[in-house]
Amino acid sequence: MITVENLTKRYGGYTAVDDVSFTVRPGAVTGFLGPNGAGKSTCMRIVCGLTPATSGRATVLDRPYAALPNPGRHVGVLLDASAQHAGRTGREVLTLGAVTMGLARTRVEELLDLVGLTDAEAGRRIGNYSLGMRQRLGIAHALLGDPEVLILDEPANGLDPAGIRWMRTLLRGYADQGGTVLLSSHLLHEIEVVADELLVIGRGKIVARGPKNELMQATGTTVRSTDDPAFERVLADAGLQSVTDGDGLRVSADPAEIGALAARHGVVLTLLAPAGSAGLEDMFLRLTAADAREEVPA
Ligand SMILES: Nc1ncnc2c1ncn2[C@@H]1O[C@H](COP(=O)(O)OP(=O)(O)OP(=O)(O)O)[C@@H](O)[C@H]1O
Repeated sequence: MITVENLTKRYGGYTAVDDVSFTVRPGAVTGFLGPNGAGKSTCMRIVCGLTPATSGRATVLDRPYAALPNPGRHVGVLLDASAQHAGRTGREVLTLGAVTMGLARTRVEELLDLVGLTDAEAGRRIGNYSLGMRQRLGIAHALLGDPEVLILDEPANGLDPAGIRWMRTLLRGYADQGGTVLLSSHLLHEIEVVADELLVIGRGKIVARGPKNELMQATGTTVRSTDDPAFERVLADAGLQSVTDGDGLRVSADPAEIGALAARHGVVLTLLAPAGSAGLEDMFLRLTAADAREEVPA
């Protein structure tokens, strides 16, 4: 469990994190989403005791991170895959971690195997690693002490599609066994497949949170008919707002209500489905628009 209470971080006159509170529960993957500069890394750094908060409190397993005995045995952290010493080999980094945490050295080979770093790669200096290899090494380092909690900042950065799928499977298995996962990304698609819970941050404030399925249901329905302009009028007469998107009309009502309306008016529907991902993406872009670098069309 991770608990954040009224966390604020100011850099001079700039408020990077603004009175943020949330909990991250065990047995689930919590996706921490927000555009560039929204405050995700700052929150995670505060949780891990690397950046002092201006005010508020963060605990992991009911204690401030710094108060955890042998923290690597409880919390696996990957904040910046490139932060490792470039002159060390991957195997050296993991061995150092294992020794510091009091683990058997065999754990190093287990983890190299788990993250798919070959013997030759493990013996190469990190300065010569690709970003994807650094992420794999970072994930291995986070998992080394068999922790109950994982805090991963943009771990999918630099991973190829097979690597991203591998990581999702790994996190799913970890959470299903009772682990707590806080996983950040600025890309909804990267997170929505694996996350059970979503936490959306914009301009340092939490702008949406909740179980992914509930948030998805709340984003409406996509519908297509043999005559969309006519059906749009039917919807408007029923007081339902609709917007045109690439797949048809997006309507803020559930599929059963829209289907019944179409049946009453003899409209032939060719598509009737929860807006799902597209709706969630719209919501994400809308809620964080003030923080985004690009303008979001209304
Ligand atoms: N040490 C610092 N000094 C001054 N400003 C900082 C510092 N660290 C972060 N910031 C600012 O705080 C804001 C939040 O940054 P943060 O790195 O937490 O965002 P993020 O959501 O992780 O973004 P990204 O997706 O780009 O990694 C940004 O405007 C950033 O410039």
